[in-house]
Amino acid sequence: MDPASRSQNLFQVYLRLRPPYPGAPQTERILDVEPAGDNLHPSHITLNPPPDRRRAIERFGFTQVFEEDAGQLDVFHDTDTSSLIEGVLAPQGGDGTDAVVATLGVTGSGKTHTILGSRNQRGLTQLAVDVVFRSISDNMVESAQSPTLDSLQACDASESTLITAPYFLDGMNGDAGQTTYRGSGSRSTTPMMVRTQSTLSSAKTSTPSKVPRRIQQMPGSFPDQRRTLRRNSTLLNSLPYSPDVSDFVVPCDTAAEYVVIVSMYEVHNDRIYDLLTPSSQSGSNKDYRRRPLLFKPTELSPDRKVVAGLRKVVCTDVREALLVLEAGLQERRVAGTGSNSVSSRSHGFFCFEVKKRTFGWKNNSWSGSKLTIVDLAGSERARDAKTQGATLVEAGKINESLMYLGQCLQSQSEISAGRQANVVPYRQCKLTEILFSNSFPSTAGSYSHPRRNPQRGIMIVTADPLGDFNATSQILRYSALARDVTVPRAPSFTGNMLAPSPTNSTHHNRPFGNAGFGSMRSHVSPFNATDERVTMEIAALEIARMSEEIEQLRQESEMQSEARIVAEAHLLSMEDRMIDMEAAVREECALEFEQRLATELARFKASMQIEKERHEEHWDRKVDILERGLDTGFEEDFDKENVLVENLTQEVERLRRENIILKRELANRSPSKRKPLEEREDFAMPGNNGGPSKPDSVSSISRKFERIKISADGARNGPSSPKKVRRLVARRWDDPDDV
Ligand SMILES: Nc1ncnc2c1ncn2[C@@H]1O[C@H](COP(=O)(O)OP(=O)(O)OP(=O)(O)O)[C@@H](O)[C@H]1O
Repeated sequence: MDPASRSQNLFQVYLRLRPPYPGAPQTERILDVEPAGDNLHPSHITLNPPPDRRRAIERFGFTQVFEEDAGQLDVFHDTDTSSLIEGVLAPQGGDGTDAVVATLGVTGSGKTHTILGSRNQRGLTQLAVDVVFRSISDNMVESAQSPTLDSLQACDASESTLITAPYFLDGMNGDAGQTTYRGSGSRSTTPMMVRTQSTLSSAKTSTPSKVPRRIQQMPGSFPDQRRTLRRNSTLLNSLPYSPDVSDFVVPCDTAAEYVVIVSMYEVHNDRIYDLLTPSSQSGSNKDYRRRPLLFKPTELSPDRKVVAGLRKVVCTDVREALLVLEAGLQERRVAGTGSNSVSSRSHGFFCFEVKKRTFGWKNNSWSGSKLTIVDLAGSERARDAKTQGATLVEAGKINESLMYLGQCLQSQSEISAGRQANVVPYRQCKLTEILFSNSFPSTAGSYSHPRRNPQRGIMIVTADPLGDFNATSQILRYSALARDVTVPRAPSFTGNMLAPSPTNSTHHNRPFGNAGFGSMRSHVSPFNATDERVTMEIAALEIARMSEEIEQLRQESEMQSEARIVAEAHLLSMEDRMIDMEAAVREECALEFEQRLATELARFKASMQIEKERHEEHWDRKVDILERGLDTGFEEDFDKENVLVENLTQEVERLRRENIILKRELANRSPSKRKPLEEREDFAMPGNNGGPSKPDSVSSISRKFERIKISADGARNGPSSPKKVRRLVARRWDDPDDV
């Protein structure tokens, strides 16, 4: 690729060919690498269709092609990953430039091997992380604890939770009382964690970069970094440390202090899940669940979308970063398929944010850039992978997202060839949104949100030269930076006329020059040789065009039938899911109903009891009041009666005294004096004998007294009040007839 077109591409696209599987059957190669020519490295391959197919021979161009014998270090150096790291560290000052390294390919073609390595080789991720930490080791921040952590948290634009690596790792081991990670459960171990004896010996000879001198531990409740590393030494020793990059550093900003923040997430079925947040176990189906996250602009990042709400781990040592990486990889979804025993079922994103601020400026906010390494899930054919159920549905989603990615990559090569406006359709799915949204300069530019550089991207396409022709050609078609189609092997009727040279080619819409038609051996007479040659050329072109069309149609129909299989599987799994969900909802409803019923019943009983008690209390109070009322009334009546009796007694006493006085008066009367009362006629009362009866005032008074007594008794028993009785008595005594 020429440097001009290199700089125009959003992603530099490299092709890496994997070596054959040990013991793989000897099959025909489907592609050949063209010799390097003037370039230092080969950059083109030719895809040869199987001999039984009448198909065009395709030629693809990449930034560089890595052949089967290329090692991890070759890929690391030749893809210029170190310059991406330099861009992230920003040695000249400023924020730096984000970088993305991704792999793309058919399942089993070596993507994970390239990105994460294997049991005895490190991948690009470990190499890049090692180089980052080595390069900034002298400028590493003194402490990643508070208040550094607080200042980092304040500058984080993605609404994340920041924790230190010792805290995270101790939590992972169950120390900090957090949810523990599952380790190997339903998911398999990472390639690096499967340990062999050879790895042990190589680990001893090669060690990771030394602990930065500036690290200090905070006293108190913060876990100790050295203790954490000691605890994880077994795991650390089991990691491969080859290839070694200990003599390799890139320049950094010497005026700045640095810290590295690690975050990891996966895109599964077009949803984003944090890999550093332990998943919770759902009660019903014992499945592990995590909350999907949003990819959105935030308050501190209004012009760029970010994955919001991740858990991020602040690391000051490469060993911490590697342990965090291992922990996150344990959470990633992998499954065994017919094509790969440990197949990635999600697109894995491993992010290393390198934060920096000027030395000594403690109040200065952190800035920096991010290195993102992406291990994409592989495209696969349902038939070959022999997947079914949920795995088949996953495969459908993976293929769909890779198809969108292919469209984006195709449009980038169209743009760089000047055939298309600068529009990349990257908003079609989460994968392309995350991969491409930072590829363009940010629109906003203010003091608080300065304009950011577009990211730099590297796409490493992996392919198996002995693998499936259709799947490989599909991936190569949409990922290659350039493509050329040559005329197929001559069909029968022109076969003997056309030259067998494979250089016969037709123009195609991709940027390779027109190779033109090769010479033809003529079997026709010299008179009409030119006409016939032209006819033959047209026929050959037509045949080439038609065979390509047929091939395209065939591929389309294959894709359609695959899509149908996937859709059917999806439907079936959806039906199953719906049944499961319905059962779960029913169960939940019944449980909730029972719980509510029990609560209501308890509440009803309690309120009944309260009501009963209140009722009893009410009656008790009523009885009390009645009793008290009765007691009070009787006493009152009794008092009044006493007063009345006393009054009457006094009255009787007075009358008696009067009577005695009157009698005494009568006894002492002289004849000249008035006659005693009983002798006086005017005082005489009619008697029983017809004569005047003897006046008997005493007996009359006694009678009256009796009457009063009776009336007093009546007053006590009857409704009339004692007052009334008294008044009545007084009135009677006032009556002149009674006196
Ligand atoms: N360049 C290579 N050198 C040695 N071994 C390799 C290479 N590439 C791949 N392999 C081996 O091939 C196997 C499958 O590779 P890998 O898991 O990387 O495939 P993949 O493309 O990631 O597949 P999937 O998309 O299904 O996850 C692994 O055992 C890996 O170690």
